[in-house]
Amino acid sequence: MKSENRERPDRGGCEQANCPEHNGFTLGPLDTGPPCCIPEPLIEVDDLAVHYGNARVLSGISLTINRGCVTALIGPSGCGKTSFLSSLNRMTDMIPGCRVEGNITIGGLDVQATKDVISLRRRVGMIFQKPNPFPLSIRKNIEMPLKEHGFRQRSERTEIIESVLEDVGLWAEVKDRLDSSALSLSGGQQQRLCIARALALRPEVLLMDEPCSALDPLASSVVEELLQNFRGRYTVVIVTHNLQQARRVADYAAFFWATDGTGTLIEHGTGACIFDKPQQPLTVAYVNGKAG
Ligand SMILES: Nc1ncnc2c1ncn2[C@@H]1O[C@H](COP(=O)(O)OP(=O)(O)OP(=O)(O)O)[C@@H](O)[C@H]1O
Repeated sequence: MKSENRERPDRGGCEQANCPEHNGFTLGPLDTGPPCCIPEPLIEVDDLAVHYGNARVLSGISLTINRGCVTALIGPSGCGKTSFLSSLNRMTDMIPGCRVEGNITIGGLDVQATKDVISLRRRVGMIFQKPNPFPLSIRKNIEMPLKEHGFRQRSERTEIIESVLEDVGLWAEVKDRLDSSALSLSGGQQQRLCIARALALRPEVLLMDEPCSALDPLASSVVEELLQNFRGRYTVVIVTHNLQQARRVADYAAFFWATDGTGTLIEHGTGACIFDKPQQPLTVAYVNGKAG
């Protein structure tokens, strides 16, 4: 699969802008090198704008996000990364006064037009900065959404609970205490439980809003490891302020910047291009810690 992928380069910013080193298109985190996911568009964002009341906080965002890859959204505080992320599964609907313009399609589904937001959010799960388990048992944290989504057979639910806890590396740690409160877990374990809860509904896309920022370095590295394992199975869009983390995990990166309160997309491309060979002076300054 690897050499095939190299023949199907992404058409994002960097490749088009003569990044000769990457014309061979090495996908994958910088430090591990090998290609790891198929550059095939899943999410298409066209001319997106987000307003809160009269304030336009994002404008003219057009971006393609590839299936099965990790895309990191980077940029200084307030440039609209979370607003962008939230518009992908219509979490913006829940914010009074928020208005989204432009087009977003996910696997052909018109996100703005769909009336079935519950299915959309099942397909596009979200993980927040602060772990937010329900104040219920570890088991019920996963079982409850399954029941809500019509998984009637207990045996099936039990199987899914075990498999997603395995997927996030929690099974061995919690299998003997599934009926204990989720709040008795450490912060890192709680975050992995939240990821397992999202995975239980078999999403295609995982939106992660600074999922490691409330975790200690060890717990963060466990979540990062999960991201490596998700590659090819889920399409991950992650907001992170940690540029080292973005370098490690990102197949693609998109750099946002706000001018006069309105965020725009300055540049996007493979992680390798954005971090090693950025084309735009602002990106160069930001990734080198000289701006933002
Ligand atoms: N609910 C809201 N109501 C009004 N303004 C908001 C709301 N949420 C965000 N904003 C504003 O929108 C702009 C973009 O915010 P957003 O959280 O999307 O940026 P960000 O890049 O994710 O920031 P950070 O990195 O600090 O989380 C900011 O000016 C912010 O103050």
